[in-house]
Amino acid sequence: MTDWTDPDTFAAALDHVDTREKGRYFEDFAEGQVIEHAPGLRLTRHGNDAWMGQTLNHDPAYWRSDAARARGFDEPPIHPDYLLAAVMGPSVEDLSEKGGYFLGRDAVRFHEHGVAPGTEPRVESTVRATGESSSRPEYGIVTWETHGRDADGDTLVSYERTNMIPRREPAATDGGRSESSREEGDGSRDSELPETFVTPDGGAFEDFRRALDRAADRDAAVAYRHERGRTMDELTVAALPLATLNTARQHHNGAAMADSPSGEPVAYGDVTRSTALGHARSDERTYRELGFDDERFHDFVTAGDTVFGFTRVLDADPSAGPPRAGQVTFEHVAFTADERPVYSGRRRALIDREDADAPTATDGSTHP
Ligand SMILES: CC(C)(COP(=O)(O)OP(=O)(O)OC[C@H]1O[C@@H](n2cnc3c(N)ncnc32)[C@H](O)[C@@H]1OP(=O)(O)O)[C@@H](O)C(=O)NCCC(=O)NCCSC(=O)C[C@H](O)C(=O)O
Repeated sequence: MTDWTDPDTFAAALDHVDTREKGRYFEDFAEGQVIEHAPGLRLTRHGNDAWMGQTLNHDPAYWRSDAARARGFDEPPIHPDYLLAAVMGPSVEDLSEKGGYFLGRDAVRFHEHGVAPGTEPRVESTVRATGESSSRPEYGIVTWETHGRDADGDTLVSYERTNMIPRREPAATDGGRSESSREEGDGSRDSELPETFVTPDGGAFEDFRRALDRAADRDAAVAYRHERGRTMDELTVAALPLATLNTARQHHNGAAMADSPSGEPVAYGDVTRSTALGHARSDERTYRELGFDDERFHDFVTAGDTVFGFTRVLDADPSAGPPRAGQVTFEHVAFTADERPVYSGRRRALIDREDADAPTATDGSTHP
């Protein structure tokens, strides 16, 4: 009788059998195609707190009732970064599990500002664009528009995401940047930078407005780095994406990644991003997140890399927002200890004014 677990016999069996594949190749996507993803997560406080804790988004409004009420919420809601990751996670099996990097995201919009624990989002994506990659023939580039909706069908969050996706032919590899492109640079690192860098005195709306005023009409920018760093570990690389049902092999399958340019699992883009945003938010008085545009993932992050945050303040609009807050537009960059930018994105957020200290839900906010 055949002993199937004899190592030689088993190796021969592996050579001969088909693999029950997961995920889709580039050729499987067509513009306009609508994909309803399998029911995803129930948003829980536990999942929310784990994501927030590990990414240093230590904002008590999302876990303490007194802090939540002071921010105009009835109860601590789900944090926007966790909501976004929990909506993207269930889409991965259908869209990007095959591998290929998460290149960027645009038009991230939070349609609800107080999403309650217990919400069970339904996630649907529409293929918006498919294209060849001229530099990497083994991949195509696909853009999807994704909506996470509540039980009434109301959109909680929506965005457009772009990934490199392996083509069925030639055989897929993981992609990755060439060594030569990593080493580029002519030594004139600061030639195009402004002469002066202004740092806000604090984290209130007026601090950002005054800093922009100080930088106006001269060769200056409001730009600064945040001190905190977070070294990526098993928990952030594999556990957080898996906890949002993100099945992308890049984050947890060391055997598949051994053959890739990184040679090992890479951090999920949303963990890297959320970590840098956590650093930035610790230096501001965030009231509400409104949206993100032009998000790009420039290079991969692996376990042992430390993620830092850098912020540029682009605009501070006192007229957009409720009486207690003004709208600030930031550009955030996540970077590693060896000063590699790994993420960048433009963010609009409502930032509390200096006197917004004891607000209630009836503060006149148009942003619930
Ligand atoms: C992916 C990279 C290795 C590619 O680097 P490089 O070879 O230097 O090329 P480019 O960065 O110029 O981009 C290649 C082509 O892709 C197009 N592109 C790039 N960004 C976008 C975008 N936002 N929208 C549309 N098209 C885009 C370029 O124009 C190029 O096109 P072409 O010239 O025709 O070939 C490198 O970028 C890299 O390492 N990035 C980091 C990726 C990463 O680490 N992402 C996060 C981790 S993976 C992840 O989170 C997966 C996630 O779970 C999921 O499931 O999605």
